[in-house]
Amino acid sequence: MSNCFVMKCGGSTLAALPELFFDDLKRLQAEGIIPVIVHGGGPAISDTLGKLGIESEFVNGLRKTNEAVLDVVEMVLAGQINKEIVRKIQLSGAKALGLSGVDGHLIEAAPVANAHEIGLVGDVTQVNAELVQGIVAMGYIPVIAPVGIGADGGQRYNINADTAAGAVASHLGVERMIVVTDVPGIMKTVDGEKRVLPSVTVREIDEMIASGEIYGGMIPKVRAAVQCIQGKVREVVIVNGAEPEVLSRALKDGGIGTRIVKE
Ligand SMILES: Nc1ncnc2c1ncn2[C@@H]1O[C@H](COP(=O)(O)OP(=O)(O)O)[C@@H](O)[C@H]1O
Ligand SMILES: CC(=O)N[C@@H](CCC(=O)OP(=O)(O)O)C(=O)O
Repeated sequence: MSNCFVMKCGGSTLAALPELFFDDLKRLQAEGIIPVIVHGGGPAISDTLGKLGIESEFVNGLRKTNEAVLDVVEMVLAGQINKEIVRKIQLSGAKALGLSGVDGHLIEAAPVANAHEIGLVGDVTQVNAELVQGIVAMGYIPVIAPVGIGADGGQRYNINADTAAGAVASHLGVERMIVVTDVPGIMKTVDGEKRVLPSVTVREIDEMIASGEIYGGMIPKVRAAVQCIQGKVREVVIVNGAEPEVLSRALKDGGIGTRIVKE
């Protein structure tokens, strides 16, 4: 899948993505550079859970999930958010096909190690790369909601979208993953001034997590990045979706966002 890259789109940015972002996506597709999109939607899930009076909490950045929470996660991610993204891509003139990890066993998952603590949260065990390749070959941008399914098809799992995107990138063997979020990259305070780091290594990431300079929602992103660059993925770039032509620049010119590289 040398013409593909994986793009993770965070829930914090989805609503704010400008039309220009989708124009950029369409231009890339026209050039034969195809994104495989994995999206989040954490804030929308929390919003709907709140409206329904269902309590939920996060443990180390992962949502504690039972069947009632999972119903809402699947409804919001695979229904509302997935179709919203597909509609926006189609309006820009490009072709998109939305599905969740359940469809065609696209993302198979198993319970996380601390399932006794956080419930029906999954780790990815397998990705149906053939299905993704088929969708791309038909000219569609795959748009994937991170709900996983057990290998026996019986159980659904809630998967953090950064984790799901990293696993999809690894299993597809793409060279790049681009993480689109609401900050211009990984920031660090240098001489009392907050700066975006142009690139970071795995060692620097470990140090920044230990010192608390990387925290909260950035942690699953960098952990997913570190995991997928152990394999075929060459680099992961974290960028702000509100910047103009962010995808083209991240893929072609560089000089934008933070690149996470092997060493
Ligand atoms: N070192 C850092 N540099 C930039 N952002 C950071 C850093 N550490 C933590 N963050 C936080 O991570 C957030 C992005 O994660 P999150 O809100 O989960 O985004 P998304 O919805 O895109 O997954 C930023 O808005 C910021 O608050
Ligand atoms: C297990 C877990 O935490 N799943 C996430 C899935 C959505 C997600 O990751 O969305 P963002 O990318 O917007 O954070 C959740 O329930 O919120």
